Amino acid sequence: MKYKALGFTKTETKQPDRCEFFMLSQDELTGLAPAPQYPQPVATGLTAFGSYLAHARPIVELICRVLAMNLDLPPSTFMEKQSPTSKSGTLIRLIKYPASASEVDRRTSLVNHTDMGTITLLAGVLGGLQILRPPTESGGDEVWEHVKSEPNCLIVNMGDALVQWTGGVLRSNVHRVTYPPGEQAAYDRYSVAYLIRASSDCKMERLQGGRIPDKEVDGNYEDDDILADDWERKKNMALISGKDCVKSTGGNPMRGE
Ligand SMILES: O=C(O)CCC(=O)C(=O)O
Ligand SMILES: [Fe+2]
Repeated sequence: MKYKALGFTKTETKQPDRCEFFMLSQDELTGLAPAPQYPQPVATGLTAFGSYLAHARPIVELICRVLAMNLDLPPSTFMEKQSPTSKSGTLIRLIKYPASASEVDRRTSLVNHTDMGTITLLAGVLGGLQILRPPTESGGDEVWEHVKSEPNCLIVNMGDALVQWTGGVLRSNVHRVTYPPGEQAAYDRYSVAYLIRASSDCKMERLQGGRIPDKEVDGNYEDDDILADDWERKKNMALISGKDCVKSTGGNPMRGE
């Protein structure tokens, strides 16, 4: 388990972020890794997190099966790469964004990023999450657009691992969190993000078959020889060092399109 204090990372204006979070490792929650000493608020909710995982996994599985089937791949293709019984960096992030009561607090709370893993499930009540719409084909600008929370609904993000495995057919969208719109800005914002990562020893090589474009055709062999753990480390380092800037990747045509 890890904790990120308020203001530890920077936003696009180099100001401190406006969120704090606990990161609960799935491996630690399920016993694949030794359980840490949880702080009291987390310790008292441990059974709820077990139950959350039990409810969330079938949702992730359904999404992954549908994605694979639409790519003419065996339905279990993505699930085999992120089995909950193998070690991974999968985590539940419990996030608190303080209320944006004053004008100076009305700014980015969590900097723009793409999620690194496969699928993310987001649960929350207040607004503030925004996605960056890609430029239109006619040359229109990129625009930040609010994503509205709906009762009984989760928000689903696709992450960079799905882009990598599908040779850029699936897309990981750039998103950020800003202050909630209207009167909601006066309230603390809480969200729960379930960030699924590939199994640590899973190959990040592009898949073959189905509607996945052939590597030989586009000549892109990037990261073919890397395992998930090292791939995530490499991406993190590139971001921290400023070598890589956040961009939405994917959205390429499927094979035969
Ligand atoms: O709090 C949210 O709505 C988004 C959180 C998020 O993007 C993340 O944890 O990666
Ligand atoms: Fe995210």
